[in-house]
Amino acid sequence: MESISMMGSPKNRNETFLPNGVNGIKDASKIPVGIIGSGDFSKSLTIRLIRCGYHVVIGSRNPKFAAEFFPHVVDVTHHEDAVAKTNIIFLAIHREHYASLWDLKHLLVGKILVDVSNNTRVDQYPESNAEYLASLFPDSFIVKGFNVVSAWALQLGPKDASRQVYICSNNVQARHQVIELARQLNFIPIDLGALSASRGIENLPLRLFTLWKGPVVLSISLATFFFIYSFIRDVIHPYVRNQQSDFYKIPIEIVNKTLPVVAITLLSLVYLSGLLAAAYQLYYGTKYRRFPAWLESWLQCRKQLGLLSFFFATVHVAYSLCLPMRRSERYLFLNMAYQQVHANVENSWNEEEVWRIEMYISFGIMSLGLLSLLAVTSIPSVNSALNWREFNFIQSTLGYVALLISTFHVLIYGWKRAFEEEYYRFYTPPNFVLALVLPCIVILGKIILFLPCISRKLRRIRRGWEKSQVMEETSGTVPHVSPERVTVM
Ligand SMILES: NC(=O)C1=CN([C@@H]2O[C@H](COP(=O)(O)OP(=O)(O)OC[C@H]3O[C@@H](n4cnc5c(N)ncnc54)[C@H](OP(=O)(O)O)[C@@H]3O)[C@@H](O)[C@H]2O)C=CC1
Ligand SMILES: [Cu+2]
Repeated sequence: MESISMMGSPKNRNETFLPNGVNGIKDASKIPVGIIGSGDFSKSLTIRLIRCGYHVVIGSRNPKFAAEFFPHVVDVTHHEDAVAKTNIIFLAIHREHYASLWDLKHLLVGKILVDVSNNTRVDQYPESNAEYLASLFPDSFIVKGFNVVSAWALQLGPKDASRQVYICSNNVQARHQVIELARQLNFIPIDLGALSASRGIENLPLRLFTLWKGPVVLSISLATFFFIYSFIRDVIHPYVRNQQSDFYKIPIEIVNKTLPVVAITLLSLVYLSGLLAAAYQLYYGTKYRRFPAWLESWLQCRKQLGLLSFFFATVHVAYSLCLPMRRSERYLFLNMAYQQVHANVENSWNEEEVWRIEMYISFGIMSLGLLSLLAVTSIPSVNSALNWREFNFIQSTLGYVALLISTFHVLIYGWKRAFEEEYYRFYTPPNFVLALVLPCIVILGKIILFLPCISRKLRRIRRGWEKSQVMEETSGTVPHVSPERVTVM
């Protein structure tokens, strides 16, 4: 067979795959690694392998042409030659082309074939690509892995790119060899056991913000609803009633009325799920009973809800800070000053109003400060530096304090307007009430959980003291973690 750049055959071929050994790869420099295919993934993997001291043998349909794209130290050769020279072989080709390797079947006996392929849709085929490969080559050791890293990430190097790779295989030794190889390439291998896990591994890269979808859709729906509501109330209503044109309010005022309501509603929802979980445990007297699916998914996306709430609160603060910069504000201010002069009023100081706004701003800043703290501690590197009690204190206790302060912020702002201005009386409910009622329900719920008799019972349940009695009642149910142990934000 023709070979463009020969590195020579491995001297110790048996060192590469030791079917009876469990020690894995000891000396990378002695091991040639094969790659079938010369596309993007193959090129990037080759660079990573060379950097880590491996010999790489590329198997291509057209080695002469492919050799141009690889460093000269790489052995670019025909499929048969590459397979003969190596014992660990990455298949960097698409699933549709696996069958084209059928003629190499006899050469692949006893070799490790690493399936790195991905699909374009979740559960695209009845069986996973790795299982399909195993059915084609039953005498080879099929290992699934490396599909979650992109060619781009492979080239970037371990510092800049994501490092986890999921690996599974029915053959324990083959799996351990590939796990060791992944480690040598500076990845963090995660052993997922048998090849049946490959379907899940193949679906992983196709996930698109799974945990974010619900919270994002909810935020957009809430924002749309409150925006339309505020638009009708503050722009359309005055226009219809008094022919007053307030359309200038749309870009800033109306948006800025929508943002805080969404922020506080989302923050309330973060804690409402925990309260419902506690109520569920109290009702059934156990933590060893699965939550209903909707509650489980709600608990899982608390972090996303919290971060979205933080986002809306931050944008609300930026908008609020910019309110005095507007031209409209300047004209309104001048008009007011003129009217005051006209009415011969020397001092318009209103002590009550001054206090109201000072408190309103102060509560707003404090709640943003606390929300920032919650957001920062939800970053994995910060979060892992805290022990469970510290994390719980920040996410739960300080989180409730943030909710309480934000509620005061809304209350101080909205109360006066809601009951003083004439048309507010008729149109107040949705946004003011929702921004207030939901947080109040959550805070009240937390206070109820603090009542000695209830908190004692909940503590007993969560420590599993009521386990034996409950296990009898709920035989067959799966133990479940306490909702307090799920990240809050
Ligand atoms: N690109 C990426 O970021 C990632 C890719 N993957 C997976 O890696 C695999 C390769 O992807 P990628 O490198 O992007 O794909 P490319 O299309 O860039 O390369 C595929 C290679 O397959 C070979 N090939 C093409 N047609 C046939 C055929 N009919 N028979 C045999 N071999 C053929 C070719 O090599 P030659 O001409 O030398 O024979 C070609 O270079 C895929 O399964 C993909 O899902 C996984 C994770 C990330
Ligand atoms: Cu505000």
